Amino acid sequence: MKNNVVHRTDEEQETAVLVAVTSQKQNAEQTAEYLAELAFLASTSGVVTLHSFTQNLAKPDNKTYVGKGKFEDIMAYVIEKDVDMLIFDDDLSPSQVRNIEFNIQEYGKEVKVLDRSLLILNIFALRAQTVQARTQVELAQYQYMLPRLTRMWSHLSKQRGGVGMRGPGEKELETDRRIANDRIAFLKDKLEAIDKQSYTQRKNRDRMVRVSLVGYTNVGKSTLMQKLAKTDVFAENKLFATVDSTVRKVVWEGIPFLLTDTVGFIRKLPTLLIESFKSTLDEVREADVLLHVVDISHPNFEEQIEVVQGILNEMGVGDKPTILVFNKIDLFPVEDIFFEGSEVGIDGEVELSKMDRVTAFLKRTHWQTNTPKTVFISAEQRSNLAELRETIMGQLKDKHMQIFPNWLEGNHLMGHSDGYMPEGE
Ligand SMILES: Nc1nc2c(ncn2[C@@H]2O[C@H](COP(=O)(O)OP(=O)(O)OP(=O)(O)O)[C@@H](O)[C@H]2O)c(=O)[nH]1
Ligand SMILES: [Mg+2]
Repeated sequence: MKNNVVHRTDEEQETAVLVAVTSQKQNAEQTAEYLAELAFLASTSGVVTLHSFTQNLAKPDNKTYVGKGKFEDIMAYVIEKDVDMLIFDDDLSPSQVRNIEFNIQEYGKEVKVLDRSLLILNIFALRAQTVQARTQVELAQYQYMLPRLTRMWSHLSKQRGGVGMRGPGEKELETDRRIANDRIAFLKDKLEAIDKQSYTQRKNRDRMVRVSLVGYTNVGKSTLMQKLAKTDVFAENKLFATVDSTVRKVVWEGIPFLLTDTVGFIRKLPTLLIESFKSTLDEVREADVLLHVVDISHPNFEEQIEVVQGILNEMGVGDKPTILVFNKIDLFPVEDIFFEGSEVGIDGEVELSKMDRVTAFLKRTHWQTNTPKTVFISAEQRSNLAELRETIMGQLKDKHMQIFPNWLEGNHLMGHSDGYMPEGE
């Protein structure tokens, strides 16, 4: 179902300029990569990126993120092209937002100021389908907004009557803060009630092995879920296609298990979002096995693995049994492959398929490890899914035996005394 995607004509589409800083912590190459991701985030929320500006600084400026001269260049462009918003690649502090907005006012043009977190929050708000996800996003939005209201309030109270300043007065802002705080309290209560309900639901489900798909956004988790569980799950080439988690019961070789698709992770994921999505992420926390899906065609996939591993560690699940699933091998550049051995079969005729060659190559690289177990697949082309399935089965059987120690005996009665199970579903 793609009905939650906003389609607009070019004329109606909002436009943006992106701003990033190359610093001691972030080299030019990284900045370029982050900007590409930021532009992808912008387009996911229906915004067209016209240009990006970067500045080399020891670290982002405390007051205005970039220096004065750079800011003037940016604004000259914004005025010329009638740009709707500035999107900053790093999170802006409340005072940076305030200073930047104050500077913009001198140009007499309405320009929205966003940072990476706010953009991600907007996308989540657009995508959230269930009451739980919507509540979680709204809570994160209010929590993001609150300190900005507070600082702005203290700033405005000093600045009142200043030229061109048209903000709410002291009273109104106090009221706003009170409303925001009330709403936060209400949303927290609501989430707690939903949590209780879903906890009970989870407890009432049959005790089954739980397998959870995790990974960076857009790596192909939902696509793989579709192929493994033969279900229709919303997948598309946009960031955060999945915000709610989806659970499906799958039965393989007589073993039932629950397969969960989850929200994708991203670098600089707002902590507020991780916190408010705690209960969605409980699916991951309660999983017996994780399938960590990686997009091997992405230029930065190794960094993405680290980002995901970092978030999993933060969640306290970094040491769960994990299968590393390298996806999209169909996009792996075959011309880069030095192919040892024969491409020709014993009969001198059969050529190995492109996918077999890529797989053979990848299995000789350092990415091939046994702990965690590694599989190279293409979910879309269904390549090596049998091998993945076998690897998952290995873990499944172990876990299933822990839950149902008499399982093999039961099987024995059914005539499979050696624990061997016939192929097929
Ligand atoms: N070429 C290629 N594309 C793939 C493969 N698997 C998935 N894709 C594409 O990658 C894009 C993202 O796939 P999704 O399944 O939505 O990815 P996801 O990890 O669920 O993404 P989020 O829910 O946004 O975190 C889609 O355009 C898929 O068609 C693959 O094996 N090969
Ligand atoms: Mg998805």
